[in-house]
Amino acid sequence: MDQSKEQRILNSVSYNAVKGDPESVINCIDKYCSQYEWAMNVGDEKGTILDKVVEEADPSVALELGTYCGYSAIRIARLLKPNTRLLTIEFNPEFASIAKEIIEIAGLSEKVTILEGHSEDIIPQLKKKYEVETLDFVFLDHWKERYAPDTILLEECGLLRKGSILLADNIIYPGAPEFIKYIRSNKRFECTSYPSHLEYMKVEDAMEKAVKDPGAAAMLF
Ligand SMILES: Cn1ncc2cc([C@H](O)c3cccc(CNC(=O)c4cc(-c5ccc(F)cc5)cc(O)c4O)c3)ccc21
Ligand SMILES: [Mg+2]
Repeated sequence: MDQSKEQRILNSVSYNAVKGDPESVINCIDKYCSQYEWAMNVGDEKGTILDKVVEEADPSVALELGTYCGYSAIRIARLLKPNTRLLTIEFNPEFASIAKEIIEIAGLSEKVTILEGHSEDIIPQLKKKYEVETLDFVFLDHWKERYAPDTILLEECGLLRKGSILLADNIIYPGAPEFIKYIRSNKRFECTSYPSHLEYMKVEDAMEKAVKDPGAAAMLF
């Protein structure tokens, strides 16, 4: 049977990347998806925004919704300090398996845990089953219509604290209008838009950062 695009991306990484070098895995995926087959990785332009927000958050526990091939998991995990971790939720078993191998090639398997399932099923398990107290950083990049309900679910499960930072991909293209409406009208969040471009394309896109109760966090220090 023909290989999937995601399997071809893994083949390219396995053949071309330097084992244990996250930067070389990132560059290999970006090169492959720019030159051969477009794929929905966050990409290097929006990836640089992701890097800056992760460095600002300096998370002990980070969550990603939508692992896909593991590209953004590697971008996040490569910036994490020792004894800190990234949990990433993926419902598609083929994506999860490919991401696991690509994250292994990057040498980041110790820092990244792929949780297989739907976000709405896994999020309520994070505290008890995955020993999460609160989340310092959340990257939303799964189904766009799940951004708002899953943000509400994270709140309901008591997983967000004062100063928790959310970052959402694809605010313009494909777009996440319900999320934008919800988060920008919610007084508990301070929102910032970061204009950019769709991965590997000249199409406009943007990322949205939302910090929970920033003032309160600031007052603590
Ligand atoms: C519930 N749950 N829990 C875990 C979980 C995990 C997944 C999968 O990882 C998954 C599968 C398919 C689609 C997505 C969302 N991503 C996108 O749809 C997207 C599209 C484009 C784009 C842009 C231009 C085009 F022409 C076509 C697609 C550019 C982008 O950056 C994207 O992120 C995510 C899904 C639901 C999940
Ligand atoms: Mg995306």
